[in-house]
Amino acid sequence: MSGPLPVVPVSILTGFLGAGKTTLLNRLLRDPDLADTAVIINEFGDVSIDHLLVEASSDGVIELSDGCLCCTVRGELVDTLADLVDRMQTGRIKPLRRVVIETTGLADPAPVLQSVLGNPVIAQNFRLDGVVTVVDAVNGLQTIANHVEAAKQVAVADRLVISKAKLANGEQLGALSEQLRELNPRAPIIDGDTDEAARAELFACGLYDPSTKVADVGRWLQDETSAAHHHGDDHDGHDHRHGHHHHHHHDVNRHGSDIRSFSIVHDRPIEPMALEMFIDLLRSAHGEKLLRMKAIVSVTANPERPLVLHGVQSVFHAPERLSAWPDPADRRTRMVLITKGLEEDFVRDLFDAFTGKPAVDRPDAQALADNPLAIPGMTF
Ligand SMILES: Nc1nc2c(ncn2[C@@H]2O[C@H](COP(=O)(O)OP(=O)(O)OP(=O)(O)O)[C@@H](O)[C@H]2O)c(=O)[nH]1
Repeated sequence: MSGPLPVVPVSILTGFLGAGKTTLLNRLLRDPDLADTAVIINEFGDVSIDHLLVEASSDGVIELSDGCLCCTVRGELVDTLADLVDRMQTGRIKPLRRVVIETTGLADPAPVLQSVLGNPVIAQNFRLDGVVTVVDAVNGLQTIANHVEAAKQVAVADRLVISKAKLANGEQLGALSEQLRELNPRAPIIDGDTDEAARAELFACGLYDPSTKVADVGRWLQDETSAAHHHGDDHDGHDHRHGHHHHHHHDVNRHGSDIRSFSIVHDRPIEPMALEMFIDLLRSAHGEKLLRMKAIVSVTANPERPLVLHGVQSVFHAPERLSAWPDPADRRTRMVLITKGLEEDFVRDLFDAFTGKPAVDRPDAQALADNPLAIPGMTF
């Protein structure tokens, strides 16, 4: 009997129909660092051909039958992942170093992310490592304007890869980059023709790596910090507002969406109960509007060891406690939220209400301590 299997990172590769996902994947799979990667490809339509196009070894490719990954074959995705665990446990396949799920171009990525994060058995064996979204340089702008799924795919990405850049002119590329920045101020934008887009590191964008923990958090915090630099702090000594939503105001209809990306920064450690209440309310009442949330949180119970929270809509990964702060000089709580139809000010006021900023309707400490709504598994 061997011990428990290592937790396998899962990458989501998404992008609209024909954006160039399979092409990118084929290049990536030539990197020896992506050996022992299982690729799960879902199909839309009766005839499955994508698995023929992916040049991985045939037993590494798991193809879902027809239907959209995010709806009709959602159960099947979970089954497929469970089957991989079974095959690893029984030694029928080598331990996997990574799983890549290529979604159908029409998929709303949030339910796909949910099925990885939200299933307790799956969450024991896999961790979401990040979302890579491919955007077509020529059609991308139009696609984002016309299809909300495409806008969401961009908004939740950890890395954005622009494909077919050689087919586009400078003006098209400039307009597309601007649009991508509006929807997602943080994710690095990578030219798909460069080596950077063809190496395994493209996928390594996770919130944390259970073995090293600190390093990966440092990476996404760095993304966050660089985005925040463009925006003013309010220097009130407690919170710093790095709102990005003003970007959306000048031409909301251009992408026809109300997707917001913003961050909350807080200087003092937070009471665990207050944090729990905040997250609980946000996810239970507004879960479907919360496309994604990542947070590193200083809690009063043990401020030396921050918590990492990671959520997609109403589903939150079990909180992870890091062994130390990625940057000991900066121990502020930082939350990055991507919302659709949920205003930054609303979320911020809610956060303030639970973290002790003076407000008329703030719940008192006793009410927080007697929280009848405590979520199983969400204790900090
Ligand atoms: N010139 C050029 N063509 C590309 C590039 N990336 C993809 N293509 C072409 O675009 C078409 C679609 O590419 P795929 O990789 O199949 O796109 P996909 O996103 O997997 O498509 P679906 O699975 O149908 O959603 C193919 O004809 C590719 O050869 C690129 O960077 N440059």
